[in-house]
Amino acid sequence: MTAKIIDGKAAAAEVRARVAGIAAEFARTTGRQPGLATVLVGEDPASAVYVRSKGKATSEAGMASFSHKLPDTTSETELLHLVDQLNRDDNVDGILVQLPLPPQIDASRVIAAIDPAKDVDGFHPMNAGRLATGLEALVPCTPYGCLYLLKQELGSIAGKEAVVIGRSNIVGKPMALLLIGESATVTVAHSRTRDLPDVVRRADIVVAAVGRPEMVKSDWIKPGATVIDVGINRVPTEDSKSRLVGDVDFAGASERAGAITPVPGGVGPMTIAMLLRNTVVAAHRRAGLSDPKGV
Ligand SMILES: Nc1nc(=O)c2c([nH]1)NC[C@@H]1CN(c3ccc(C(=O)N[C@@H](CCC(=O)O)C(=O)O)cc3)C=[N+]21
Ligand SMILES: [Mg+2]
Repeated sequence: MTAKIIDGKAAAAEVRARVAGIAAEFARTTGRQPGLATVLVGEDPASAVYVRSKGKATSEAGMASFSHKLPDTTSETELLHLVDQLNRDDNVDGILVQLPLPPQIDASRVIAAIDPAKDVDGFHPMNAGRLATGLEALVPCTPYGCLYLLKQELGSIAGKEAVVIGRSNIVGKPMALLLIGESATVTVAHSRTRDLPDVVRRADIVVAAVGRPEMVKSDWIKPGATVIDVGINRVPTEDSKSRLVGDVDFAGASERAGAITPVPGGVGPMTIAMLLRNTVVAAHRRAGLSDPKGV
């Protein structure tokens, strides 16, 4: 079987176009654009690229983009001060503090300081708890983007066997909760899981989020399964350049899967689209409007 390649870039473009329509309507109704503030601490070039593309996508969707760059010597107190300012700023609906942060800053304290109503990453314990208990929440962008692609591909997920590889607070745990919410049968595998290949072989749906290049092998994939690859790993090539690979052996797995996301062009673009989606949703909730339809 040759898998269908799931086009995350195209799906993300559709979401972004709908978000742009919602943002325009919000601006007409309230007299201001939805606003996203990004905070980048330090000079990590990959982080700088991501933050820049988030800012560009924000402006393209007709939203206000406030970007803050702080030196890598910034203290936790200074960063908390900026978060506090952004929490109080009525033109800011969403706050994204780019991770990872330098070692002198405790990321969990910074995340906890963000107003949960503006926590468009969905990382605040309040949003994590709300997602876990089935209350209205802001949902982490990457797993929400994965769920969007799965529903687009499969329609209903109810009753399917889903295996999530990875148990991070950012992807694995919220992904499992979203799949449970869709009535899948969910297994969360991780570094201590026994016989991972056999666990993955049960799966109708595989979500790989471990951060190890091409760890998931083709003979682990049940024929016809849907494979969502969250990994974005930069690996060196022979000509001393580099290329991006996922957590799945794409060449092999795409001979067995029913459908599979590529890297790049799969989950990554959906993460940014869902960040914009969360920002318009946060703007509506903060303005006392009902949630926008269709995103
Ligand atoms: N507070 C916070 N929230 C985040 O959401 C967050 C973060 N910190 N830190 C870093 C990670 C990483 N991340 C990506 C987003 C988009 C792509 C993306 O669009 N990737 C493209 C291109 C990749 C490339 O060419 O480098 C693709 O996969 O096709 C990748 C990675 C968000 N992150
Ligand atoms: Mg792990």
